Amino acid sequence: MVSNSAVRVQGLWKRFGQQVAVAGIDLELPAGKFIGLVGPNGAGKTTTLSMVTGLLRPDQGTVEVVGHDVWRDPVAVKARIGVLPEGLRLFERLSGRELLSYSGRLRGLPGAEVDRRATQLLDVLDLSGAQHKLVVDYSTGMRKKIGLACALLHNPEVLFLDEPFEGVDPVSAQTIRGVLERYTASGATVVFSSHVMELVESLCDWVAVMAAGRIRAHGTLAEVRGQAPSLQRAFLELVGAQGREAGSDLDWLGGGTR
Ligand SMILES: Nc1ncnc2c1ncn2[C@@H]1O[C@H](COP(=O)(O)OP(=O)(O)OP(=O)(O)O)[C@@H](O)[C@H]1O
Repeated sequence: MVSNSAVRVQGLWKRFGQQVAVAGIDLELPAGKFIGLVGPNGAGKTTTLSMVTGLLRPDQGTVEVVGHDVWRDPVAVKARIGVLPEGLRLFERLSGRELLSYSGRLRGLPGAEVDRRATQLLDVLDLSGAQHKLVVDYSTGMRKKIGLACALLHNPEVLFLDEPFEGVDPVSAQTIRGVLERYTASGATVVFSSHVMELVESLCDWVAVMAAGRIRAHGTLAEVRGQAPSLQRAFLELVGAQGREAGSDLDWLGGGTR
């Protein structure tokens, strides 16, 4: 179904004024894997995912997704990917089912097939009871799930998810996780960004660590973890945060004068 690399990034740069968000990264993400892009706040994860999915034009560099150049061949790429972006914007005055129907028709799927897939996705994601409710009335977790359903509806080869578990309760997280595991078991690729190391460690077979706009490490989970007892410890060492005593300068906090 896919070539050996799901994503190939070369010399990718993005600056916002003086701020360098992505500083010339090269990265090859293997196909058929559950891939975690991890990094501290402001590392450049969202900027990278936005450039990889054709939402933000790079200053420099190239991106190929399943063998197609994102900026020279955007239609081919967009047909093959699903995206759950950060700060997901949805059509608030549509119901969940209407949103799925709209997404499916926009993708060129026949109406009956859209209905069939939408019914199954709503059921698996535990949204059947809320399918006729307007999206504006959905909770944070429900919004993530309907966004995920829209991103999956056309059965993409690669799925990009920016912080898919943020604001999601453990039950919904387990549901999302089950859907994603089933999806990757079929040979598809998931690329998702997160700060939650335990989650990445338990879900991903491949990890890229970003800090200050650069890739600090990438490879299988075992390769990135190295000799460290956990991914969390390896991550703290890679981003240079280990040994810093949190709050040691806040001598007024919790004591002294109020
Ligand atoms: N539109 C923008 N205008 C100006 N600066 C931006 C813009 N988008 C991102 N940045 C800056 O680029 C850097 C990388 O931001 P980015 O959102 O990609 O990081 P991130 O790793 O996704 O962070 P977080 O985990 O906090 O979401 C940050 O310093 C951020 O302030």
